[in-house]
Amino acid sequence: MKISVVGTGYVGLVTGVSLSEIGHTVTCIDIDENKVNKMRQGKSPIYEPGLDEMMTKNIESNRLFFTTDHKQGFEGADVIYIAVGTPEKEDGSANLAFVEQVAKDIATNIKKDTIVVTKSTVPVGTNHKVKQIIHINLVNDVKVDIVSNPEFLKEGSAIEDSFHGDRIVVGSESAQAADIIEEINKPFGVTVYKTDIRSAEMIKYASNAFLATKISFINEISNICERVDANVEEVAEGMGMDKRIGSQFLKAGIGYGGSCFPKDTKALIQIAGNVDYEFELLKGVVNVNKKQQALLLNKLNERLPDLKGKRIALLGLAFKPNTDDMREAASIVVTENLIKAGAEIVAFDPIATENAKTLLSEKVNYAESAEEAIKGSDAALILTEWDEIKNVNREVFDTMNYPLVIDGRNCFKLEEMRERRVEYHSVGRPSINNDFKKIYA
Ligand SMILES: NC(=O)c1ccc[n+]([C@@H]2O[C@H](COP(=O)([O-])OP(=O)(O)OC[C@H]3O[C@@H](n4cnc5c(N)ncnc54)[C@H](O)[C@@H]3O)[C@@H](O)[C@H]2O)c1
Ligand SMILES: O=c1ccn([C@@H]2O[C@H](COP(=O)(O)OP(=O)(O)O[C@H]3O[C@H](CO)[C@@H](O)[C@H](O)[C@H]3O)[C@@H](O)[C@H]2O)c(=O)[nH]1
Repeated sequence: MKISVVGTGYVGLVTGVSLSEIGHTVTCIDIDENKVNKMRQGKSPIYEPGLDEMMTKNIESNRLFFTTDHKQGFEGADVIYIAVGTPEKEDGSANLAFVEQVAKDIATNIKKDTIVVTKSTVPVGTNHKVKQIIHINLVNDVKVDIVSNPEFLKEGSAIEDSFHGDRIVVGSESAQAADIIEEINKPFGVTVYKTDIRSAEMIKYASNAFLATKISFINEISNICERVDANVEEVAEGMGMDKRIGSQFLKAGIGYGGSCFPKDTKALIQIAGNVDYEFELLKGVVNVNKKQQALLLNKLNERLPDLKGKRIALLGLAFKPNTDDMREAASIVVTENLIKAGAEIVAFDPIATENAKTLLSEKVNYAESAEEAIKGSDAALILTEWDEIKNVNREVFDTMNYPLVIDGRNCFKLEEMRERRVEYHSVGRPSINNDFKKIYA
């Protein structure tokens, strides 16, 4: 099949590269010239394990092309995937301007019957709007079928998820178009679930909202665990053994971030609000997450009420490990507050530093390693569970000005930290080395 993919972000590029890997001829289109130039040279503009290698291989096999020109990119395409961003607007609803622009570009450029597939996460009813926009602006006499095909990949394991996902959702009014999309995806060997367009659109939001709910739920449980001296990790493990609950997405921490959960939960609240339905549960999930992001700051504040001139090591800046994505990362809120309180920040992230520099205050200093950031600090805050942070040389805690470690991702075993000369606070687990705390006070 000849396929075009519009938008080469985390979703578009991974989709394009994966479809070329299973034998399709794919042209990826992006309006960002810098990105396109990079990709033509086989360099991915985003960090995603395994992506560069797969990209280079398929460029060399003449199955993968990049362009900034929509007309050229749509030439001869049987199927066009829309994978542009749908960021949050000020009121929490999804901004559909990029999707609508692509719909217009499709209408004015296609010269043959085409299936238009929406991969972007879009509110219920958007695919019908896309269909309308295309029909109003269509220049040539061609047939266009619309398919909703939401994406479920996770950043940091996007390639793995594309080839081993749990399901591929295909929503369409045309059984023939749905069959073609199923056929295109067959080599992935992933179960295809066919439904109507509106249900497909809703499956995406409902899935993200449910996962976000699991996270806020375990975070609330973790807050109670701290107050009753229970250990949230053992609680989550015991809960997860019940197959009806499942063990995934029960990791307590400093809340969810990233480009999807924060915006998609708010968008679903808006989608419900538009039909006069108050999604109370999801509003609670969002509020709990906001509170949870302040957890580290509260714990730090309890121990060091005056942060003026204090050197704080920030370990991990990306919203999760194995990505360079900083969108809605807890590090943004934490940094702003620390700077406001007069602290001196030395941050470390193995991959996201370049992106962080464009987002965080100029006052933030960056270290080349976790050890370098920790050395000489008055406290270390762990925000992302990168391997480089989990495997930090433990001896470095001895070089801190005061060995206060506040771990927002439960990176270290309590037994191990009990043996160290360190005051250690984590999430939903008992704090340790309080004797040491007395000595310092
Ligand atoms: N990031 C994820 O993990 C993920 C996973 C599942 C679904 N989604 C959804 O997929 C969509 C894309 O997300 P993303 O994170 O890949 O976005 P992104 O912001 O990383 O990338 C979007 C890309 O689209 C390009 N673009 C914008 N307008 C264009 C146009 N008219 N023509 C060509 N290119 C254009 C931008 O330059 C950018 O490179 C969103 O709706 C998101 O909610 C994201
Ligand atoms: O048990 C957990 C699991 C995750 N998180 C946090 O939740 C956020 C999101 O993590 P994750 O879901 O792994 O990453 P995303 O790349 O944002 O992927 C989510 O959002 C995508 C965009 O819609 C969907 O496609 C994916 O299915 C969905 O998992 C991160 O801040 C994690 O630290 C937790 O705090 N505890």
